[in-house]
Amino acid sequence: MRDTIKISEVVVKDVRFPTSRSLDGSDAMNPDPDYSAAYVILKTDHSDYEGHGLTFTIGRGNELCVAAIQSLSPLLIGKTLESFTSNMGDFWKMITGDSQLRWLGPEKGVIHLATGAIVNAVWDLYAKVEKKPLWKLLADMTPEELVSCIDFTYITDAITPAEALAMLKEKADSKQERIDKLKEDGYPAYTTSAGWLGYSDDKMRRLCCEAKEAGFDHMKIKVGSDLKDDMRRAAIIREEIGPDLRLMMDANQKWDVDEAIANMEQLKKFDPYWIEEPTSPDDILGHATIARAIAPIKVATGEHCQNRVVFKQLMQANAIGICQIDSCRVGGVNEILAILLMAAKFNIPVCPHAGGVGLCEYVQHLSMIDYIAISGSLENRIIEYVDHLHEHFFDPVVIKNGAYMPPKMPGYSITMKPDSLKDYSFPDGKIWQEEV
Ligand SMILES: C[C@H](O)[C@@H](O)[C@@H](O)[C@H](O)C(=O)O
Ligand SMILES: [Mg+2]
Repeated sequence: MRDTIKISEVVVKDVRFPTSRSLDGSDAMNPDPDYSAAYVILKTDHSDYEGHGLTFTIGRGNELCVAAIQSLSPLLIGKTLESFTSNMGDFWKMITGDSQLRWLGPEKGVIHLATGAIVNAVWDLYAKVEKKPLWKLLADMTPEELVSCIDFTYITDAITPAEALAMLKEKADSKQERIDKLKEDGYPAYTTSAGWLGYSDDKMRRLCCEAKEAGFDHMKIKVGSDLKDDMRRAAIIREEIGPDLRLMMDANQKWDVDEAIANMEQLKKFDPYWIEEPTSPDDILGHATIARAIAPIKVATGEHCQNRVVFKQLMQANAIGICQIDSCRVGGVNEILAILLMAAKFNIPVCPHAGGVGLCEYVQHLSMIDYIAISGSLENRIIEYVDHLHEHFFDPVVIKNGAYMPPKMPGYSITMKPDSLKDYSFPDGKIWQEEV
């Protein structure tokens, strides 16, 4: 039996990377993101163990997430890890259900981004103490244990605990086969690195070639600026990647519903596999209208989908063909499990949103548990990959032949190097001081 581990302190840091200088990550809605993290460290009374987590923002306002994490911190301090892990579902309800903080959401916006950081830090600590990478910690849980991590409040009209249990039991006996396959071939990925909106045509062409050589057979470009420009860039990419590779498009919420339909009518000649975030992330019926009008092109969304309830409605309304979970937009691992189960029930492939800072490190675990224990399928499932900022992590993603290889180190792969935390700390870090 391991010792009891008590959370003694919650340290929160504002860390920002000046990615806007090179226009990495630029899109039609967000032309100059500075990839940032509201970063949390759970210190414990055991010097060997710390839990790390982050929530992702694109710069200004990161300080609001830091403050929200600080507001949630008293819910953790002085408690033992075991008091949480003995019933992870209750732990999650405790964090999201504080009788006064809940008013700030509920379960959306800054307070929910903060929840994502805190909840993920607890899972990171749990996995480190169990000496397993997070995906393996989850894979080793029984169906009953996995179900007990989930708050089914507001989603029982789509999936009940009993249904979830039956689904997980059906996959339980064959988990090891899928673990073996992941260790052999990895989990397929697609790249967005070539198609940022601010990149020049030449840079786009060069990055397309490099991505093809690295084994990627799916690529995503940004659209949603001027339609003529979108058409020109799509033509260039198609020319570079040829007719066989899959091309995805991402409008980052730029269009109204009718505009999305009209623009896709033009862009369909480049054979897009999906259009991502065609309109407001809150417009469920709008997504459904677009999906009906542009089929068989799929509608994808999720990076701004605030919680499991909105995902549920998108699925119930046949509004999405691809579910793009985001590891820290919703309330961390527990809520992700609920969304993965609903997606499996509605037979909608999950292709997580990644990139940013640390999102690739996070979501690989989530897609892997989806494959191992929940959907059991890789069909039409790919994880986003973006080639930025991995050097700041202790356990960065490993991509081989266009696929994510299963992480081996204990934890949730999100621990940043101390020098990175220091140098990029905002506004006092070396990098930000240099600019002034
Ligand atoms: C501002 C960001 O880079 C977004 O453009 C990015 O998250 C994007 O929507 C994506 O799908 O990767
Ligand atoms: Mg996107």
